[in-house]
Amino acid sequence: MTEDKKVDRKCKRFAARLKSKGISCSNMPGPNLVLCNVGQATGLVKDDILNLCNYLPAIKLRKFIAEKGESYSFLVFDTKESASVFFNEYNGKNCFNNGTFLYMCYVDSVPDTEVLCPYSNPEGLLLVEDFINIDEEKAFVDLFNFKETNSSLKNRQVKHFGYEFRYGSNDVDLNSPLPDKIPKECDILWTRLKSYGIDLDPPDQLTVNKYMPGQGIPSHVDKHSPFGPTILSLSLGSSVVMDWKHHSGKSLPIIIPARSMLVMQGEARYDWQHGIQPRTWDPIIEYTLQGNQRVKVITSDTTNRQTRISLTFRWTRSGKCDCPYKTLCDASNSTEELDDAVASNLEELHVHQVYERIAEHFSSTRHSTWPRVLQFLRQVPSGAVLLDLGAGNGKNLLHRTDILQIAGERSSGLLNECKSYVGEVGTVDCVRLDLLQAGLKDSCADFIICIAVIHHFSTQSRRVQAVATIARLLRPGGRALITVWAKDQTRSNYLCREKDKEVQSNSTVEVAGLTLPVHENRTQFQHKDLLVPWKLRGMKENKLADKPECTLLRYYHVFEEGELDELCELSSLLVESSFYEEGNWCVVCKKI
Ligand SMILES: O=C(O)CCC(=O)C(=O)O
Ligand SMILES: [Fe+2]
Ligand SMILES: [Zn+2]
Repeated sequence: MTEDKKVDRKCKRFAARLKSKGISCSNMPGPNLVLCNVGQATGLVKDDILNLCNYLPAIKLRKFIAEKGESYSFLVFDTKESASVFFNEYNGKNCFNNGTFLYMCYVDSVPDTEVLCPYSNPEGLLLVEDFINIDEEKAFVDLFNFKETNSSLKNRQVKHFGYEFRYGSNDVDLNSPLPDKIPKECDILWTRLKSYGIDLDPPDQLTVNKYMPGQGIPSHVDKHSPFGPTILSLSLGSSVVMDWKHHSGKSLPIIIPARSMLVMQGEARYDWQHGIQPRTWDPIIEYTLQGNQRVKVITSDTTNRQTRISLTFRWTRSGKCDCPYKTLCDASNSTEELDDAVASNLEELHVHQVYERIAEHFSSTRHSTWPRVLQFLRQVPSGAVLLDLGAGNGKNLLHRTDILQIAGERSSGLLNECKSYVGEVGTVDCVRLDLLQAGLKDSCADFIICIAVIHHFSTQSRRVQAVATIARLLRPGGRALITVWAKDQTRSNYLCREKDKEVQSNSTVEVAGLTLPVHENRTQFQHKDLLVPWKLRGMKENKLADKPECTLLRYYHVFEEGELDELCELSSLLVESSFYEEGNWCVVCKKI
């Protein structure tokens, strides 16, 4: 077989494979080519392709399209003559230094990768281009281009001045200012901003971000309560596309050039999220008219990023944010003001109904008794009455016949799980029971455990009532062990191993007229009242199904240190010991 025929056959095989991806190759020469075996997924370097074109000066390439994750790419030439010059020169040839033979076909059409989006910027966003000149940029780069930092995130390097930005809680500790204040070289910035009508006192906190090409920052809003109404970002070294997202669904990419100053106030500061995608390139964005509206065109052409350093200046503050933008505001999603009927409805939807649905799956994941619970249970003397309030599947019930155990559980699904387990245990009564309406007699128990329950009540008054029930059911002198989830997870294994894992998103759900944040599993809690996803898996022959069926959201109020102790004291329970174990606050208390 001749060489040409071999190449031809190879191309036909590629064409058949591409057809299954909806790409139809053509025998008729036209201006478009598909490169069958080079694409983003093959580690393609766009410049290598452009170089091939540059060797053929008579041809003109309009567009190069490499879709994410694909092993092919497209070339769009100005004419079919240009395309055929390229085709005849390179098809089936060893074109790259790494020995790759390039195979290509003509195609009728290429994917439409151009995306239109509105021209306007978020309200309150001001981008001042050329805010500093090249000499000033160089001076700032020299000042801040650190080699080593104390904190290095996965995505970029950071350094702080004035106050350290704490990545778990996304705030600062006002009680521990840093010895390094914002360098005085920055003072020209506030003076200059005045000439743009922005009159500010000097900020007191600076985060320097250094991004290598390929690095970025997850989409976020700078937390409201710890910082004031203006955030500044000065860009050095490289332009970048910053993506802006509004909770209404609006999404805007904005080119942030080097030497520009970004001023975020109003909606842009409080109601939009911003982020930078971790990639080595950015799309080139052009402008066009659609009707009489100016719109942005995100083209499939790209530019390569360079190292970028940004200076984010903030003004620290204390107290709860009082902005009028509620969706992303950390101060607005507290359930504290809810009236009781609404709180009860929230718990019905996001606690009770969820446990009913996940009972079997939940139970299959809960087996071991925590060490401190075991320690408490072991000291229960013979003949005692022990109440387990919120017993779940009964995993904390002891294999003891010398005490009377009563397992109380609100969820009938879990109570069934508990009943089938209890058969193995000994003398246990299982009762359906709601902590706010417990029908049991006063002072009926010598000992009570209430493990991971109280955090499901959504207002302080309901939590007080729940703990008051524990106090009522205990006989004088009786003891209880109560545990709840702690807001601080930094001392537990719950967090992702990666230190300072950044929060990826700020998703929220409207419930009971409130905007509740949805927690991202294995990250530090950002809020006190939140929804925690449970990925529900079905069961097949006593084994978990491979794929989650759906995600359900459980409501939690996570506790600060001392908060549980306070609840106990409100119910005249004497706190004998109080400790932190595996992400939980725990107390042992005694009824007086
Ligand atoms: O790099 C930037 O310009 C943005 C940095 C940022 O958003 C932040 O530090 O909060
Ligand atoms: Fe930010
Ligand atoms: Zn706010």
